[in-house]
Amino acid sequence: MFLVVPTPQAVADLVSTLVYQHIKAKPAAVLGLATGGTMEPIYAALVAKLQQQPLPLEKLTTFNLDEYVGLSAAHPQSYHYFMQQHLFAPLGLAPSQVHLPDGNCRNSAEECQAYSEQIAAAGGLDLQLLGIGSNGHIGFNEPGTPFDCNTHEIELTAQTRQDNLRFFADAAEVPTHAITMGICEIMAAREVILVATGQRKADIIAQLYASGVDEQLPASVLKQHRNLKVIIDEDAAALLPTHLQQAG
Ligand SMILES: O=P(O)(O)OC[C@H]1O[C@](O)(CO)[C@@H](O)[C@@H]1O
Repeated sequence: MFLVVPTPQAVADLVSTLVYQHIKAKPAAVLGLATGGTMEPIYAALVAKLQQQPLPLEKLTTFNLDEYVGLSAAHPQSYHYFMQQHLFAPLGLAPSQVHLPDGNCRNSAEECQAYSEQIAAAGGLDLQLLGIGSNGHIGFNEPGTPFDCNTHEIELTAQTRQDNLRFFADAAEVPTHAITMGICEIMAAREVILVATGQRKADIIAQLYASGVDEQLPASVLKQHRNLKVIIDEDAAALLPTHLQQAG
């Protein structure tokens, strides 16, 4: 389950190759996408590959995991903005192909329901990319989130707001809530790749390795997934049992 490679760049090369091959094999794939610092080199590598060896992308559909409540798509820290900047614009994906929850919606319950229905109408997710929060969240499913939920609004933990403070000018600007795909939709993906890089993730990766399936560690639910890869660099692997710490 744990695949250790030497550096964040090696993670980016491997994960982008897997995504590239997936699109090549299935041009009408439905991709579940993540944001966050971990994904930036992965998207850069994927864009570079697709520029060197183009594939038809017109039939591709994407659904992102989450969006902050209260940020418009034009806000530089919104996940809409992140995706546009790092992937959608460089690949020339049309707005009709890409989906993120609307963090600025008037009625969050209706937005969540509609997002779930859109994922279902697309036939579910073929491949879901995931990062992991330092508290074990996937998407924004924070510790304690029931495993049996679809897209929903959630209050962010103090830990997550602290972790993401680095992207905002000050603490007051960090949103308190987000809309996130639920664990059910993530687990229904036909393939899942969870990625972690850097020392900052070593502790949660060690906890994930040792943990049983536990709602207090949301990523642990993935241990029940039939097609999961956890791809990490040596820094993120540093607190795993010694025989797993180095790239194979
Ligand atoms: O890659 P980062 O910035 O460490 O973030 C970890 C995870 O937490 C989030 O910020 C919240 O979903 C994700 O975007 C990311 O997968």
